[in-house]
Amino acid sequence: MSLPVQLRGVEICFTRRGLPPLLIVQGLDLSVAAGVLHCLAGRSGSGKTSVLRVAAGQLVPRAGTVHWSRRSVLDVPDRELPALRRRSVGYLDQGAHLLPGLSVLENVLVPAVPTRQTRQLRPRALDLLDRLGVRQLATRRTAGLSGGERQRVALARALLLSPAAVLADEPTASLDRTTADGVIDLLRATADRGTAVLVTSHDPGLVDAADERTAFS
Ligand SMILES: Nc1ncnc2c1ncn2[C@@H]1O[C@H](COP(=O)(O)OP(=O)(O)OP(=O)(O)O)[C@@H](O)[C@H]1O
Repeated sequence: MSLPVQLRGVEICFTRRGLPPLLIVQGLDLSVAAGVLHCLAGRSGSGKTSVLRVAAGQLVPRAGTVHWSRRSVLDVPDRELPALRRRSVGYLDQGAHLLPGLSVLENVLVPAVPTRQTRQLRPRALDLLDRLGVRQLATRRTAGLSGGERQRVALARALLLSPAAVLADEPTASLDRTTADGVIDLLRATADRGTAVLVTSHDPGLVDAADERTAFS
């Protein structure tokens, strides 16, 4: 079985000045196979985002291992990590950060810049924007976009290169029910085509659509 994301024995602990260390998870094993939509659920502050950041190679755990397919992420030299990340995982963070000087379409195409594939991937970028209901914003600058629009543009960017795994932090958080259901359909279809999809969510619609769930308390 292909395992695009695999965490073993992960421990996350934040040290805080003047306060005791904050232990978030200990001994966490989590695997997301190709073709599976897996949801991290649980109350606010329980550690879902922190686990997703570890899975995305954004946060180094205090203990444990993280693999993308067979590569041990924590052993990859810093200079190789951006290219490996680009190929292996598409990541949507909670802030849905976009580059302010670029249009919506240019933002979606950013992951294609290092390999000079922007022209080739333009139709896919437009198709993703279309499927997420924001195709009409393609030429707009990102400054005036709503939170929900930014989130969908950032999701299109995460999906652009068809990575083996897509990791998305609360991908339906700022959306009305109908728009959220469109995002869930796209994530479901992405998993059904063989991608490993790992999301955090409080949204019952997304929790229900998942094949597997890990609950945090
Ligand atoms: N860099 C950090 N330094 C210190 N504490 C942190 C850091 N990042 C997160 N925390 C704390 O760790 C705990 C878990 O945070 P996390 O964002 O992972 O939770 P969550 O389940 O995703 O919450 P939410 O559903 O509200 O997004 C919280 O108490 C948070 O304040």
